[in-house]
Amino acid sequence: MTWDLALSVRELEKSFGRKRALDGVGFDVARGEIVGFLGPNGAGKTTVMKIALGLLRPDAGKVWLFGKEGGSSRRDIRMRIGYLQEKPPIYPEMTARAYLTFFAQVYKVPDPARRVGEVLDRVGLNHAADRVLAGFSRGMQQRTCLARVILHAPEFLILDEPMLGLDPVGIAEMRGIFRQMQEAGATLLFSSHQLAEMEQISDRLVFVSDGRVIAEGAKESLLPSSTHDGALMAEIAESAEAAVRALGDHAEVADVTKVGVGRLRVVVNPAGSAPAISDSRVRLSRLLTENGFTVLSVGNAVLSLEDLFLSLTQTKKPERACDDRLDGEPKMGRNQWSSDIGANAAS
Ligand SMILES: Nc1ncnc2c1ncn2[C@@H]1O[C@H](COP(=O)(O)OP(=O)(O)OP(=O)(O)O)[C@@H](O)[C@H]1O
Repeated sequence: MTWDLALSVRELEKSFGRKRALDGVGFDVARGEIVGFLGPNGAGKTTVMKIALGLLRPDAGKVWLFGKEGGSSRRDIRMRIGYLQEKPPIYPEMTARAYLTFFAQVYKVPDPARRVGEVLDRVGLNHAADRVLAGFSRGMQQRTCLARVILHAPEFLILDEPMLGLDPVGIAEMRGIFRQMQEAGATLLFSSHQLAEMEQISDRLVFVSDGRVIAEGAKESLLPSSTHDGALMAEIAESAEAAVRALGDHAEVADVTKVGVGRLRVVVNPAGSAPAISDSRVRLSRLLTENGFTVLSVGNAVLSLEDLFLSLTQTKKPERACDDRLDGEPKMGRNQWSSDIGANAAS
């Protein structure tokens, strides 16, 4: 393993009783990159993170941290990592400054008052430093937890669902903080169900499902534009399976696949020499309507992370939030691809 890698895991296996949580997981995180760790609920993301940090022992497999095998058992290496757990503890009666000062003392951070000021500044909370955490929004609480995680100036941040429960403003703030940290030289591995955000922030993506890595790579290679083949995306009110059946053998359709609930990717055959309608979007809309479907939108296909996620996990859509999400936002990202007939391709 090289020193250019912050983390490498190979052939990780872990079972909890009869539940096989990890079944041979392996991937790398290079220094300085932001890696999005993605997968449905129960895929094994938290288990991998805990094993990487030495909080859990794998049944089999190996972990390298900064090129050192078994690095998680070494305090000097652990000190180079910051870990934000999925539901971090918060002490509501404390001010942000008191909370961070407490942890700075626990971690024996030199000059705690100065460092607390620095991390509050880094997460944009200086103005609220002396307010109690109970009065903080969810986003401000999450930023406080992130400030705690970076108190000891770690080089590598492992963040388990840092966007959990954040509204769009909170997510945008978190994204800005991630970028600043990367610019300051940090490496980030983070899990999230906010697919649209993940697509924007991550340099590379690692998909896990059922304890295995099912896809990995730079987002450009995982999310190629599919507009070049003339594919269209259609959203209908009815089931996508029924539309696939109806259009599958149609002479005007070269290819049709389901990419989500009520969502289809369709390649329409080129129009004849004197076509009555040349716009393939209009032709697809007409075809769907003639076959009894209610067309909600038709646009040029640009694969989104959500589409990729759904196709890789065989449309096993992640559950909606049922835990501590305050604003009730779904775990899935927003629909990114559809555009109305006549509009330009979705970006
Ligand atoms: N301590 C445990 N005891 C028993 N089963 C566990 C334990 N920890 C994890 N599991 C199981 O292992 C599997 C992987 O869990 P893990 O928390 O790693 O998934 P995840 O991808 O982080 O999920 P989520 O996105 O919901 O947080 C799940 O089936 C989970 O129920």
